[in-house]
Amino acid sequence: MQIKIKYFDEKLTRINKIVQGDWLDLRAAQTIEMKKDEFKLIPLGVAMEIPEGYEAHIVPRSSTFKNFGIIETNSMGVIDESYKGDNDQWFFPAYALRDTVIEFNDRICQFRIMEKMPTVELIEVDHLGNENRGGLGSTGVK
Ligand SMILES: O=c1ccn([C@H]2C[C@H](O)[C@@H](COP(=O)(O)OP(=O)(O)OP(=O)(O)O)O2)c(=O)[nH]1
Repeated sequence: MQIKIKYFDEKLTRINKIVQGDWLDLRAAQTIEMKKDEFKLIPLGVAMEIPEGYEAHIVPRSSTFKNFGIIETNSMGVIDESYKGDNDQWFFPAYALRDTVIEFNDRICQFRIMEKMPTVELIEVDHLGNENRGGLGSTGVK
């Protein structure tokens, strides 16, 4: 499968190591300084044409909080198939839990493509007709 990618900065390191099944790392396309409790959209310096029927999911790298003290405010970014224009640059919405600096080209997150879910029809009913499973934590901890 091929994905068209446009880079917004010629100095940004290209994504070249593609191993089947591995998520692909993305880099900050600007040096970003953040104060504790600040929110910023970090540009990732790329736009892509995701293949038809797919979307992309972005999550932080596991080491991102340890390295930079930031979390992804939407927990997981969803890149819609339609987000494929020349100016549709991907971004990482970041919240800083301490003063921090993310340098240009730092690898801060990773993505993969996923098949879009099928078209669903929601059918309203009064009863689902199934046993209740029990709520949050009802299966205990052991
Ligand atoms: O972490 C993210 C999340 C989204 N996007 C881009 C791709 C996505 O297709 C677009 C819109 O995202 P979403 O639909 O989640 O945002 P919204 O808040 O619902 O806004 P919109 O009105 O644009 O749909 O923004 C990113 O670059 N990074």
